[in-house]
Amino acid sequence: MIRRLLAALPRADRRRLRVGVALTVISALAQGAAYALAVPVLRELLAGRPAAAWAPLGWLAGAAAAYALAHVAATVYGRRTGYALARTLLHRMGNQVSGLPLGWFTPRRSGELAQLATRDIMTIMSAPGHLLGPVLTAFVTPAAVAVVLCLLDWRLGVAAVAVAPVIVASYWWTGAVVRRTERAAAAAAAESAARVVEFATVLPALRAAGRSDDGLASLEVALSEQRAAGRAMARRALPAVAGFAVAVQAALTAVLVVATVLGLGGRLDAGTALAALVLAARCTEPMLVAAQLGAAVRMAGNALDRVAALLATPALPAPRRPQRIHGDDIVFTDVRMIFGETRALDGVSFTIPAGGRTALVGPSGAGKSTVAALIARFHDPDAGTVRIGGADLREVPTPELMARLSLVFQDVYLFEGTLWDNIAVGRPDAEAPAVRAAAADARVDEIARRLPQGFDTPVGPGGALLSGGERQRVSLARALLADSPIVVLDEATAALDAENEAAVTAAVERFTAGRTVVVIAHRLETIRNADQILFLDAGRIVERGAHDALLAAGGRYAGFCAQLAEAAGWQLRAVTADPAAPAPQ
Ligand SMILES: Nc1ncnc2c1ncn2[C@@H]1O[C@H](COP(=O)(O)OP(=O)(O)OP(=O)(O)O)[C@@H](O)[C@H]1O
Repeated sequence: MIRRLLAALPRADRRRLRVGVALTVISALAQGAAYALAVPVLRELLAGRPAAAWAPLGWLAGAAAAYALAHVAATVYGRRTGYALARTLLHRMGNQVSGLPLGWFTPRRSGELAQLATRDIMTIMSAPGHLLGPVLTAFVTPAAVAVVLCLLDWRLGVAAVAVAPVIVASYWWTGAVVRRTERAAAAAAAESAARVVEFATVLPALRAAGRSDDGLASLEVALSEQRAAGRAMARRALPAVAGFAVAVQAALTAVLVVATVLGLGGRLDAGTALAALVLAARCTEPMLVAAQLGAAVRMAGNALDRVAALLATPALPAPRRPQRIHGDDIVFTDVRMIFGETRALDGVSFTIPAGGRTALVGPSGAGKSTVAALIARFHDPDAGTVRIGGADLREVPTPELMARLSLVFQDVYLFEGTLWDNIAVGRPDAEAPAVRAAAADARVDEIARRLPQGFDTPVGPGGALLSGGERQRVSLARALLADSPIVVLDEATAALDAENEAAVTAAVERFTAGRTVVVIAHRLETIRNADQILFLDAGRIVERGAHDALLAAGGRYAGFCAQLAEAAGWQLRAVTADPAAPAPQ
C-alpha cells in the first residue's frame, strides 16, 4: 500500500510520506520499548529494591517521551500527506476527465465519477492520515515487545513468536476477503449513484408521460442491490475479522499460559511473569483495532485501483501529424461506430457539401445523433474516417476543430456563471455590441430584461435558474456569436414555445444562410428546405437526395413525411374536432 501511495504522489510529497512512515515506526518502537521497560521496573519493585527501579524508570520516561513526540509528528505528516494525495489525485482526475472524449460522459459514468471524486478520494486520503499509523503500530509495537520477551526469557519469546505467522496469515486473509467484497459493494454503489443521476435527468419526461414509477422502480432495484452488496460484504468479512481476533487472543493465551506455568513452577520470578502478562495483554487491543483498520486500508487500495483505471482511460489521441482544415465540406467514408452490442453506424459514407444544408432524418435510434457527435469528435469512429475540409479529424487539433463548429444540441448545459458569460463563451474576444446582437437575435435580451441583474444574473448550476426553452435560446445566442462556418443543430428549437420558436427559427435561418449546416430535425418545414436529405435507419443510409425527388420516389422518406403530415393533421383535427363546441370569445 505504501508503495502504491508513493506512486500516486508527486515527487515533492513522496518524502513527506516516507518521513511520516519512518516517524510512525520510530513511535511504535519507542512505545514497544516503553512497554518492555516496565518489566525491569516491576521486577525491581516486586523484589523490594525501589532504588534500583529509578534507572529503568528514567529510560521508560525517555522512551515514552520519544513515543509521544514521534507520534504527534507522524500524525501531522500523515494528515498533510493525505491532503496532498487528495489534491494531486483530484487535479490529475480533472486533467484526465477534460481530455476524455465527450461521448464518454454517460449518466452511469457521471455516477462513477461522483463516487470517485467524493467517497473514494476521502477513503484514499484517510490511508496516510488515519490508517497507516495505527496499522503499522499494531504490528511494530508487538514485534518490539516480542524481542524484549525473548531477551527476558526465551520461552516467553518463543510463545509470542510462534503464533505470529497465524496472526499475519489471518490478517492477510481478512484483507483479501474485504478487498474482494468491497469491489462488488463499490460497483453497486456506483450503479445506484448513476441511477440517481439518470432518474433526476429523465424525471420530467417520465412525469410528463405519467410514468415516474418506472424510473423509481429501476432506482429502487439499484438501491436494493447496493444494500444486498453491503450486507454480503459484512457477511463475508465478519468471519475473517473474527478469525483474526481469535488468532490474536490465541497469541495472548499462549503467552499467559507459558508465563503462568513458568511462574508457578518457580522458573520465572513473579515480577517478570506479571510484566509479561501485562505486556501481552497491552498488545492485544491495538492488533484487534488493526484488523478493522486493515479492512479500511484494503478499501483505500480498491479506491486507488478505481482512480488508476480512470487515469488510464484513453483520451482522444492527440494528432501525430496535425492537419489544418481547408474548407467546410464534411466527408464520411465507410464509418462504423459500435457502442457495446449496438452498431450505431454501420459503414456510412456521404458528403455534406460546404455552404449547403443537410438534414439527417430517420426513426429513433437510426444513428443521427451519432453522426453529429462524430462531426464534433465526441468520439473517434471504430472504423472509417470523418474529414472536414480534407483533414481527418483524428489529425485536427481540438481548438482548430472547435473554431470551425457551432453546436446546438438538444441537451443544453450552461455553466455556473452569468447570462452574459454563458453567451460570450461562444467567442471570448467578442465586443459587447456583438454579444448583445447575438442575444437579441436569439431573444435572450427578453430573458435578461426579466432577471433582477439583467445579463449579470447568475444562471445557477447547469443553468438551473432558466427554463429549458430559455437555456436553448442562450445556447443559440452562443452559436450565433461564435459565427462558425459549420453549424450542427440537433432538435435546436425543441424546447421553445410557438412564439419564440418562430422568432428563433427566423434568426437561425438568417444566421445559417451560406454556412454548412447539418440539422437533425423531425419537423417537416425544417427538413424540406434542406439541399440534401440523408435518411438513416439502423445505422445505414437508406435514401438520400432532395425532398421532392425523395417524395416522388415513394420510398421510406415519403412514408416518413406522410407520417409527419398525418401527425400534424391529427393535431389540427383534434383542436377542431367538435364543430358544436362554442367558438372562443
Ligand atoms: N454513448 C452511447 N452508448 C451506448 N449506445 C449508444 C450511445 N450513443 C448512441 N447509442 C446507441 O446507438 C444507436 C443510435 O443512437 P443515436 O442517438 O445516434 O440515434 P438517433 O437516430 O439520434 O436517435 P433519436 O432520434 O432517438 O435521438 C441507438 O441504439 C443508441 O442506443
